[in-house]
Amino acid sequence: MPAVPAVPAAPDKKPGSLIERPTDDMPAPRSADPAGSADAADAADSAGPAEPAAIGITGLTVRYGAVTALDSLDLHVARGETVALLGPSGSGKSTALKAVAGFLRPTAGRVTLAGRDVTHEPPNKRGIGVVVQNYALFPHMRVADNVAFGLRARRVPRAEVARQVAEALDMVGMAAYGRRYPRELSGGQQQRVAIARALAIRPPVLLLDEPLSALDAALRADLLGELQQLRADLPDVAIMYVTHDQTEALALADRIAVMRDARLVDLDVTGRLYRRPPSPFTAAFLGAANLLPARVVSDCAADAAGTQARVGNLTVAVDPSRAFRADDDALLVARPHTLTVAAPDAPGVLRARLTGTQWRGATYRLTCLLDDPVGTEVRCDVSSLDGVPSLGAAIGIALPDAPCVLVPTEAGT
Ligand SMILES: Nc1ncnc2c1ncn2[C@@H]1O[C@H](COP(=O)(O)OP(=O)(O)OP(=O)(O)O)[C@@H](O)[C@H]1O
Repeated sequence: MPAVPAVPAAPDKKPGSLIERPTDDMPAPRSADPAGSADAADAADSAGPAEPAAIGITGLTVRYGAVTALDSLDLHVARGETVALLGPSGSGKSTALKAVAGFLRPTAGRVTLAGRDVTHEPPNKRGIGVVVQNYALFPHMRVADNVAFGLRARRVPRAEVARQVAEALDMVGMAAYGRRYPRELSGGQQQRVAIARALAIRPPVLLLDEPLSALDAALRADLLGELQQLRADLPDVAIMYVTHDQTEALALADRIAVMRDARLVDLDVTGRLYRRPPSPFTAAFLGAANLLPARVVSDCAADAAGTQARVGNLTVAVDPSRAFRADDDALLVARPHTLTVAAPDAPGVLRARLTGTQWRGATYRLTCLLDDPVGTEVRCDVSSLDGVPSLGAAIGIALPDAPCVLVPTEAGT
């Protein structure tokens, strides 16, 4: 049985625009480049006094008996901003999205949309567009009727419905498919229709829950590109995008909220979170970084230049993500593609032993064990096997020129 799509109340429409603006008092913060600036983060962190957040989540908690599915989530999404909720299975991402959509009632906390408290409103009063992973189209309705569903429910005049349906289908490249039934479409096409249906009601807020996960890899990549285009076409829409796939989060999100065990663990602008992860969990989850055991040489402040740590057989310059004391245990964040291979006796390299190689097409993944007391595993991606010794042989691993980020150990977070 397909889920019932969100049917909006009748908000003020802005003629000629696909999207309603909650308020025009202040331009929405939006970074042109998610990989980019801290400025965007600072702008996005506060929606500003003149404009309440498009999505406001405060202390949101959802419990099922003894299971806490979501624990005190605080998150604000500005108009025009995309925030990805990223985390492993069971971390509470979908629960957060369902609570914002109104599909479940939180145990505690508040949800506001453009400042309006909707915590106790049913889904069809919230005016939100929702897309879930398995399309959830009505099988007995043609594509155009599926897309028109929310508009008809809000009694939009017939001619206007036709125009808005055509516009929404056009946005997702499905203008020619209005008379088909969902069963006559591929999975990717069905998901495009589901997106058109969510957009047809011109929502100021769009919630996407793993919208690409039911598609095969090639289609996923295509549709990801189309979502990026759609994002650009909808500059005023606030988007919450639930995914466990870091590629989607990196490609689409202005900011990423990393979830773990029902809690928000880290939240920052996409580029900064990737480059300077504050915790070992985020470093490993976002970019599959190696976490090399390190010991801080002397007291240092966060970001302090000149900080050093001992790693394996080396003492290296590091970029501390927070203040550390001398002799603190910490972890050095080293992404596999930033490491290079050298002779084991070359100066300034980590000594290790090669234990595996795996051809991945564009790169080879080398697995090595560091010459340290615990034999830490290090993954290293190289473009060729030139200079790589045979399995079991000693190998040198060179760190990147720029200091690697130093994060606390799990125990220290
Ligand atoms: N109806 C329910 N009854 C009991 N527990 C639930 C219910 N729905 C979710 N949970 C539990 O709440 C936790 C969070 O679930 P949620 O679906 O939000 O995770 P998720 O991060 O979206 O995972 P996935 O990526 O697998 O969808 C999980 O431990 C899950 O088992």
